[in-house]
Amino acid sequence: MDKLLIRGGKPLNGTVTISGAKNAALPELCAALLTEEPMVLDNVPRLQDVQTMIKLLRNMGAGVEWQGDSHRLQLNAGTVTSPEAPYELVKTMRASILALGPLLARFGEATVSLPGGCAIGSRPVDQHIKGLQAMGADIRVEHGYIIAKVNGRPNGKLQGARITTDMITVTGTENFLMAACLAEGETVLENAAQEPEVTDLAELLIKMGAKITGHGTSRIVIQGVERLHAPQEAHSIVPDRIEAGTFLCAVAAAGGDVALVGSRADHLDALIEKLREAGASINAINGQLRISMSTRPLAVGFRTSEYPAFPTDMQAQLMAVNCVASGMARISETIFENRFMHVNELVRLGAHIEVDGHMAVVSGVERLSGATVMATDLRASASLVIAGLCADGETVVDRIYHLDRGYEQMEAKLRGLGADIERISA
Ligand SMILES: CC(=O)N[C@H]1[C@@H](OP(=O)(O)OP(=O)(O)OC[C@H]2O[C@@H](n3ccc(=O)[nH]c3=O)[C@H](O)[C@@H]2O)O[C@H](CO)[C@@H](O)[C@@H]1O
Ligand SMILES: C=C(OP(=O)(O)O)C(=O)O
Repeated sequence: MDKLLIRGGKPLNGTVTISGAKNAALPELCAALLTEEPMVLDNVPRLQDVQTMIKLLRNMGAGVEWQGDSHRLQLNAGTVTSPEAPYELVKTMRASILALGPLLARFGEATVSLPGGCAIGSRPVDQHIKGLQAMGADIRVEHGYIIAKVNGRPNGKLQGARITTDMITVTGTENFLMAACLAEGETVLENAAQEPEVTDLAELLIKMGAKITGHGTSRIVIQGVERLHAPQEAHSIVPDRIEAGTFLCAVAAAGGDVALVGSRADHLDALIEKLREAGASINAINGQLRISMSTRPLAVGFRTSEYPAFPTDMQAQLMAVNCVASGMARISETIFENRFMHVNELVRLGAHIEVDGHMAVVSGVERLSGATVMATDLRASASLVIAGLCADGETVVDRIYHLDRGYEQMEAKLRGLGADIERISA
């Protein structure tokens, strides 16, 4: 298992290029299942979850090829023969549930393994199942698999429905959006997720001939069409706001002056406001986001919630900033019930944090001290890297396969900014 070795204490300076968003790439690869025509996605991040999704699509019979070393991916789902997602391929990646909606819509049937449990919470998929049932699918869960079929409907087509989920669900909204494009009649999604990745997916689907309005709001309306086609030009995946946010937090904690190329400031409002409160100077000019931090950060409390509020996927990283801040911060996690797994590891680096249920209280210290720590999930790993960048001495972050799941070349990008960080391959 690979590890990262970080010698902390160096500020970050220079320019870093932000990759395409993992959480947009994953549904958009699945959207290719909705058409028989070959299509191209651009700005696809080369990270582990994307490779897993490619394996899954190939296992169904789809053709998926990178164009050389670029970030362009050619997809051809015209050759799909088996609408199935087996456990061996989905166990490391919850987003495999995103194959369910498009497979059902195009083939009238799908067998998708229940995604594996995850460190950050139990993460049930009951809402996905309930919504697709409302669209006319017969669904049973047997031997760990979701077995879905459209019975007794003309041409095996789903039917439009009005779906109001119990809570806002990002991948749930994406599954319904993709399924509804090829359903008969109108689907209305109430309580829909408004995350930029959902909007980007909707924009891709519209380029493929889908009739969608209201994306980016809590009410999305989809008129089903007979078939979808490839977009006329390659669709470029929206920049990863969570990767950008992770670099912003790294600079806020370690100090320095960094320009982020290819990031979208308008997708980061909640985080930028918090980092300004913490003392960072942040400006957006000509598609670049520039952060400069010359003092110790001030502690900033926050509460995670659905977009446009503060993202749960940035909670661990801003907690790491608070670990070295002056003052005390209260952090409330409202999306996942077990997303403080990084706390014990940050404490091993000398942080002062107390957890009570979904609330963590961080009392900042002047300096963290390097140690060996273990990554427990994707964003927890990122928070440990940030902490390591501003800790005294050497920090070793073990089990970074979690980090590789969702970040493209993180250590190389940080090294380019002057960090002393290297990968130790097992
Ligand atoms: C691939 C992807 O895009 N992942 C993101 C997506 O995950 P994901 O789409 O899995 O997260 P959801 O938005 O669905 O989860 C929100 C909450 O609803 C609950 N829930 C969800 C569905 C369901 O059927 N039943 C249920 O109880 C979840 O357990 C959680 O407590 O949104 C999360 C919340 O912004 C992010 O942290 C993830 O990075
Ligand atoms: C939790 C995350 O991803 P996933 O939903 O793929 O587990 C994340 O990106 O932080």
